[in-house]
Amino acid sequence: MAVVSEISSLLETLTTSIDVFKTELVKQSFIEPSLMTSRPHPIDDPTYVTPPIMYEARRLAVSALERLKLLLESPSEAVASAAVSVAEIQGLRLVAELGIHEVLEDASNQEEGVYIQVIAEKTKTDSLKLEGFLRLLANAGWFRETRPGYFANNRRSHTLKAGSKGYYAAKNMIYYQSNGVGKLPEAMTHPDESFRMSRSPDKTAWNLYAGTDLPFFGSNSWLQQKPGEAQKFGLGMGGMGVASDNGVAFDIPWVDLVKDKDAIVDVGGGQGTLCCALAAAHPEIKQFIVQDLPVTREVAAKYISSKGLTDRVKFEEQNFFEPNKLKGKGNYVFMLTKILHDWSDEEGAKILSRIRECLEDSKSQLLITDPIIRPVIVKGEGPSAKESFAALEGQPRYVPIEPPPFIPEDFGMAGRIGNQVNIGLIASCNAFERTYASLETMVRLAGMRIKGVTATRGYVHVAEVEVDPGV
Ligand SMILES: C[S@@+](CC[C@H](N)C(=O)[O-])C[C@H]1O[C@@H](n2cnc3c(N)ncnc32)[C@H](O)[C@@H]1O
Repeated sequence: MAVVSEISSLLETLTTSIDVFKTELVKQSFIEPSLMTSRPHPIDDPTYVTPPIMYEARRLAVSALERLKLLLESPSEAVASAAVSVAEIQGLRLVAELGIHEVLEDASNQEEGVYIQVIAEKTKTDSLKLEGFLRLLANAGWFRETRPGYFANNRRSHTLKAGSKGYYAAKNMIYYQSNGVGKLPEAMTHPDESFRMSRSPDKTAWNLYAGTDLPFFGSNSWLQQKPGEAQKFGLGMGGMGVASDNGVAFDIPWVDLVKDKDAIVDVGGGQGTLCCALAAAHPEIKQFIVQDLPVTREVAAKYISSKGLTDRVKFEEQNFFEPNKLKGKGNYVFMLTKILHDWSDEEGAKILSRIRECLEDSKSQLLITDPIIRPVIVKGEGPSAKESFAALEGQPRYVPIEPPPFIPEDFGMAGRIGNQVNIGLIASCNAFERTYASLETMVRLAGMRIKGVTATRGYVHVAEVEVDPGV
């Protein structure tokens, strides 16, 4: 058998996908993106919806690039860089907190940027320390250094615009993720075996970090008890929607789904980011209900009103372990988005059972939105990128392609966010993202079954779950 060069195969995948990507740019009359300017590119606008074939071309190109990087870089340099990579993550949180994006937007010449002394004065920080962070972040692609000591915005830094989803992901989610995950090695090697092996939500890395016996989530939890934390976490969670809301909004046939329903109900919907994204994407859908704990009401009301959607998106207090207020009161599309992954199979089944009660004897439906974790298997065979893109031509709906040779089953970055969130879940609540098999186990416990799973142009899947008549 002929020996296949991994580098050549990946390079072919890369050039094929870049060609498709560039063709799509031309079709949509966009110029090529550039790393040499402070101007945002239209495809980076959060409201821009990437056409299915272009999304897939980008996903594949990035995956091929990552694999090529792994083949080419020195493993020794990689481990040294990984050992100190926390600096980039904390740097992102810092620049979001300091509002560096806004300082750079105020530059008289945005292409030139702002001198570090001026940035430091405006943000009341030490200029040498801040310069260290901005230079590191410029090196990692988050800003540009246009001449020594001058920093300017670029494509990535625009995602940190104050008040945007990306801003809250960087500012708030990094706080929870890094503090919890930072304690995970200690929790997983804890001298007390009953703590080390515990799957209980009150014996977690977060409990070690926060010095609390309360679980992170729930109606009597650290988030609920500590003033301001539920709001801060809600904004951070909403922020993570930057990498999933568009896919959920445009890859599910919402308008068809609501035809014979009274509303879309987002159970545990937090501040209402997803409902607002759906409302903006589908003006013909008139009624959305965000259900969550009372402490979330204020932040949800503020967010919904900031989007001008108070007439269509309502907040309703609902503990999802208790009978649902909407039971027997109509037909709904219920959603559980990034909820079940916070809970064990047994607790998850209790949440599902409450919605099952609403599904029985009605036209209501239930959609579960979470990443579905896949193994990171890489095979040396598979359809070529060319064959896969040819099959996608003219396809209006998003259908993920099969991985070409040497591309991991989960396509690297797209699968990585789910795996990263998984570690955050282990740290904060001893819970896990699910595989298809473990999702099925929990759903069965609730007397339900998976009807189908839709992949989206984002890091989550949407599974429709129905009452199992055989149970
Ligand atoms: C991981 S967040 C997900 C929020 C939102 N669905 C999203 O995708 O951004 C979990 C949500 O569950 C809510 N929650 C936790 N326990 C709850 C309970 N017992 N009843 C209702 N909501 C609850 C929290 O307030 C929080 O908004």
